[in-house]
Amino acid sequence: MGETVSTDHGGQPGVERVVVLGAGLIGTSIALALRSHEVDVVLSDPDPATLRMAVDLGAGRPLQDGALPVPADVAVVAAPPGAVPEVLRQAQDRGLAQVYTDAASVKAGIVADAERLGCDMATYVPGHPMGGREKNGPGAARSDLFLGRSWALCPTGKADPSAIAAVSRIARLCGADPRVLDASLHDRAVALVSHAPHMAASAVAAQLTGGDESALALAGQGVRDVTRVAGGDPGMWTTILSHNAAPVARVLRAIAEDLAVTARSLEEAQDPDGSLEPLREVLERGRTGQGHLPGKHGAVQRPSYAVLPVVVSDEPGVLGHLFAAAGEAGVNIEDVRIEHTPGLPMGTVSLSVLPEAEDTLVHALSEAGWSVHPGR
Ligand SMILES: NC(=O)c1ccc[n+]([C@@H]2O[C@H](COP(=O)([O-])OP(=O)(O)OC[C@H]3O[C@@H](n4cnc5c(N)ncnc54)[C@H](O)[C@@H]3O)[C@@H](O)[C@H]2O)c1
Ligand SMILES: O=C(O)C(=O)C[C@]1(C(=O)O)C=C[C@@H](O)C=C1
Repeated sequence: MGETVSTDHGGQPGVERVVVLGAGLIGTSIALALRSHEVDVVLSDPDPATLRMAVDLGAGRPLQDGALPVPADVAVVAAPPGAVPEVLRQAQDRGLAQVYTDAASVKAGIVADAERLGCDMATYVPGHPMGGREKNGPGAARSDLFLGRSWALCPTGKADPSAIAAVSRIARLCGADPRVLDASLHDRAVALVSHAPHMAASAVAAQLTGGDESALALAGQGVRDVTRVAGGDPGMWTTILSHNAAPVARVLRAIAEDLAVTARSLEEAQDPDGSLEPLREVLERGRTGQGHLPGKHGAVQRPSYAVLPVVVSDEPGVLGHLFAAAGEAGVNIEDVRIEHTPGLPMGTVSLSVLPEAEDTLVHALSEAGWSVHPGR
């Protein structure tokens, strides 16, 4: 193994060709990030329309006849968690790569299944990039999805060190920080920081189905922040949560207990011996816990864009005109967010641009009569 992994400048394991099996959100995002470093990426997906879109996005070239004349440096299995062990086994049988990894959100069960299926654990380094979105498919992919994020690696004791080095290199090329930890430890950690929070967000969002139009019209950014991830695919998340059942259930029980204490505190607040202290204690602990999250103090290295809010009327074609005006000013829109409060004829389009382009855009849009609000 040691001799078969090529090296790049500085003795780092080189990664020149990568196969990505599963060209959805994560597979295509990894592929786009690798393409931006000139890595030759070969893609496959059982869904031809998905594969075509990923190829059209520039994420790589399609795998022909399920085989490569020369094994790639690394194969990344970016399929749904339940499919990973079987896809890995087939890829190893076909000799697609020298080293294999996956991106599944759960690890211990997948590692056990891979061992049971007789996968070669020396060349397999289970992985989990801690970046994602609440959308699926290649259309939602972004090359910067993993910038500044952790990327968990959970090799078994049988993994070859050069395989771990090659998969770490993939994580770094995607702008992430590889962290090696045991699969069970990983699953307990993500139960706390990803899986239980996802379920809690879904439970909050589920309450919104009972909200009438006048209540929903008042929705601001708070509820959107708290529920964003609830937009994820229920099928995928059922698989993820069921593969990490006991650790997630433990965290959810603790959250439920805090919520029950809070509700009781509110219900009994008017009683002579009632107290808001239990509620306050949860709020205090919540604020402390939120402050414990890393990245808050500038550790994340995403490019910082200037965000320019533009108030627009809610009518057909308005976005096209706005983008055309930015284009005429020679300004590239890096990202865009649209806030539209139901029932109101106006909305806010927040244009993200490179900081050095902000003044040009403000000037051009103001001159053209757009309602621009820099610094808001
Ligand atoms: N969505 C996230 O935020 C996120 C973040 C990190 C990791 N992950 C993990 O990444 C993996 C992919 O998730 P996604 O969000 O990209 O989902 P997705 O639905 O966007 O993509 C999954 C792709 O896998 C393909 N696929 C299905 N069966 C396959 C098979 N047998 N072989 C090859 N491809 C197959 C599907 O056609 C689809 O294109 C999952 O294991 C998930 O747990 C997801
Ligand atoms: O940011 C999001 O939308 C995500 O859901 C990303 C997120 C997370 O919980 O952080 C979700 C699941 C993945 O397995 C990894 C990352």
